[in-house]
Amino acid sequence: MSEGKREHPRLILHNFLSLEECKELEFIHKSCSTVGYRPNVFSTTLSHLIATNSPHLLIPFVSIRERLKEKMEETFGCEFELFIEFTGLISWCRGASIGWHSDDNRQYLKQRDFSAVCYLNSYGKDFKGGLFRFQSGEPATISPSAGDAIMYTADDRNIHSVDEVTDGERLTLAMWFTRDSSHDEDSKLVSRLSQCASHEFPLPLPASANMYWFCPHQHANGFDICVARLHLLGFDVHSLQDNDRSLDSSEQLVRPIQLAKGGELLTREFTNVLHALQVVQFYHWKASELKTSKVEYDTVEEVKAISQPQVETINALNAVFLPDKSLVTTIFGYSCSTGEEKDSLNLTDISSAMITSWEEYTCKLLKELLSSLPQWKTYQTIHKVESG
Ligand SMILES: O=C(O)CCC(=O)C(=O)O
Ligand SMILES: [Fe+2]
Repeated sequence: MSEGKREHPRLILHNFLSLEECKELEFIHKSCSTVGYRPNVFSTTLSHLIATNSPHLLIPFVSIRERLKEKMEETFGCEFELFIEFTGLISWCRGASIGWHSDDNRQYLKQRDFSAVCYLNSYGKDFKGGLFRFQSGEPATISPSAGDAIMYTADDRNIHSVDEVTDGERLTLAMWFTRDSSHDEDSKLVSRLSQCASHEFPLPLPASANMYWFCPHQHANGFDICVARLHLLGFDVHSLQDNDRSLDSSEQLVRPIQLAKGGELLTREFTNVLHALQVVQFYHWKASELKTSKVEYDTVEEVKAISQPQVETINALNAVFLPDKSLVTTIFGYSCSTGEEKDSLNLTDISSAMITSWEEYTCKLLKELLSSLPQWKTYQTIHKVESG
């Protein structure tokens, strides 16, 4: 290593992830995230995916984690020494930032030896602000670009910051690595998976409502991030329990719901809001592919005009879960693309063919999870298991 590299051990990798990998992780984050640990930050951890009955969504992380760990060990000369301490998808929305710090700067973070951040979307194209800066050494500034990754030591040789995001949603995969086996994330995840992974089709199960409730500092109104993400793609939620007055409004989202858009209602019922969100985000991810493959839609039975009482139910739900729609656009929206996203998906597209495609994707991941789990248990690590 040259003198400069020894003082500030770090590595920048361009196109470490493929754009398809970035899109898949974005789909997972936009369907599963919760409010995060800092203002205007949202996160999806692997243990949260397990806890909300979506353990199959760990599969897209497996080879990425493995590649990052190998690259980290090779770069910093610590082959076979590292354990992954934490893996999470983090999004930084308008107003989010972090000042100068090293990643091991708290007593409870001392086990962290190395950090990796993979950028899943791009500065300028998807968000503004959010540049990453190292306090000293080269490169000094990193402009996030989808697929790029940075690796650095978690100590004070790599003090860094993130500029405030001023528009859009900046998305990353953040990972920390440790030499201390007692902080190994894999063994904890494997033991949770052993308790919960089943052969049943995994329908998402929402966590407690407060984990989805975003309330900006000093702001009276907040919103539910699942309803908000549906709203950003132009969908409203219709509850099927509006006659049951005994229900607390927060319970409406964990029971069957329908989706509405532009004066029409999809008759299909989703088990809960997370189920609807996962299907809609899947479609958003796959929209171009599915449209070009010209699936024949059987929409006659599936979409009906909205009735007045249904409009009232939708408005009542919005009053509780999205009292300030402009706040949603402020936090999650990107002014350079406003409107486009909303118009890109039709209600009729969320039809049988599309839902079948989401179910096939889910089943494929579940199958891979179930066939990998015995080996994961044996070795207490999450790694790629060749099938067949
Ligand atoms: O997102 C980034 O670029 C870095 C985030 C960071 O510094 C942190 O979470 O500690
Ligand atoms: Fe950091």
